[in-house]
Amino acid sequence: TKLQGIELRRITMPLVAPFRTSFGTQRERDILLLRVVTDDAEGWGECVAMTEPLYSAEYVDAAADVVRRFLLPALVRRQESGGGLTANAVGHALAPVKGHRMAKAALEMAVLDAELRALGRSFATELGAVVDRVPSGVSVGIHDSVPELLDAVGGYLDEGYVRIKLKIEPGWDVEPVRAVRERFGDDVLLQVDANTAYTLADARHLAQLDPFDLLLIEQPLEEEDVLGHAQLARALRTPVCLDESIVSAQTAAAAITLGACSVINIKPGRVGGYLEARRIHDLAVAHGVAVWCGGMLETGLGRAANAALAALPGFTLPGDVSGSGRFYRTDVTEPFVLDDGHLAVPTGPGLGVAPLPEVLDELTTRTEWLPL
Ligand SMILES: CSCC[C@@H](NC(=O)CCC(=O)O)C(=O)O
Ligand SMILES: [Mg+2]
Repeated sequence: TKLQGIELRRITMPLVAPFRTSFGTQRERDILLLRVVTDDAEGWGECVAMTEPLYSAEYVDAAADVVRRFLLPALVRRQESGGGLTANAVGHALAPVKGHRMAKAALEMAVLDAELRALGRSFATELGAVVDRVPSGVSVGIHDSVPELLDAVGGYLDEGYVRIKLKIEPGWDVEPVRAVRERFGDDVLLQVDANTAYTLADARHLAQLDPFDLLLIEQPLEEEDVLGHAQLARALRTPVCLDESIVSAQTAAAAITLGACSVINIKPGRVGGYLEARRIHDLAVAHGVAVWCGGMLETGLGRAANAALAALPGFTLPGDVSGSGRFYRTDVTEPFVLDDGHLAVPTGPGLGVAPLPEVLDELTTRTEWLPL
């Protein structure tokens, strides 16, 4: 299919409540959306990069810049050399550009959406979904006090979330976990996410989490410390899960081989797209490593694609694929709503969802049309 042009659209979405992690507190999301227009259809991509480079090196202004100055010209060159622009081709065309995986993922997602809409095929079918609904876990931020945390957790359990993930950091880890176990019991599926806040020197401290039967501890050490995670994994009973460290199938293979993780949080934006995400899924399944779908506070666009990915057979742990209402009062698409602790996997062509025009226009802070 021939690409006619791409719209870069920035939207600002207020969060229903501040979301605090070990690297900061978010009160709103400044999101870059890409709308790809081809001869046959249009497709939407969502870039998960945040305003500041605090989760990883990417940030939304840089993503918009790299799309404009490097990724789009690469697609133009590919198109002019006669290469058809399928989503599979996008990854190859963009490979010479180093890094910027979240920007690349958004572009591939938009091309894939357009391609699949033209084919009348859903993301779920394309990726290999085996179920039509996926269990919803929820990520709970750091709170000012344990009582406030317990209220939040109680509310999410009442809503039907099947798994609780607590953000932790030094000074907010063992006590909140103990309090949740004491209040809600041992049967609640419970895990923690440190977002790289600890060092290997904290190993003995983190071993204090072992008695609480956590599903996993997510990314305790810094992104590049794969060997440190392997050493830490030998010191803990709680399974180590990696998030920030896993940026590709190649790094996933290395982390698994080195024993740095026994579970992987797959985020399509972090790894460069849904096709690479599926490669990591396939690799993990081959090694007997469980995977689950992580979240980056996506709108209903990214949420739709994540639900499709989470429906693949290796996604055996509940993901951070929450309802739209976990973060947003008004989603840019029809809201995703929990039904008995699960989200329905969209079945329509492509993403199966699209922005609601009036909502999109209300949330838009900037729009820019780049012709090819
Ligand atoms: C602002 S925190 C974004 C990254 C974080 N994501 C979540 O905690 C889940 C957020 C969501 O449900 O979208 C993670 O490290 O896993
Ligand atoms: Mg994480």
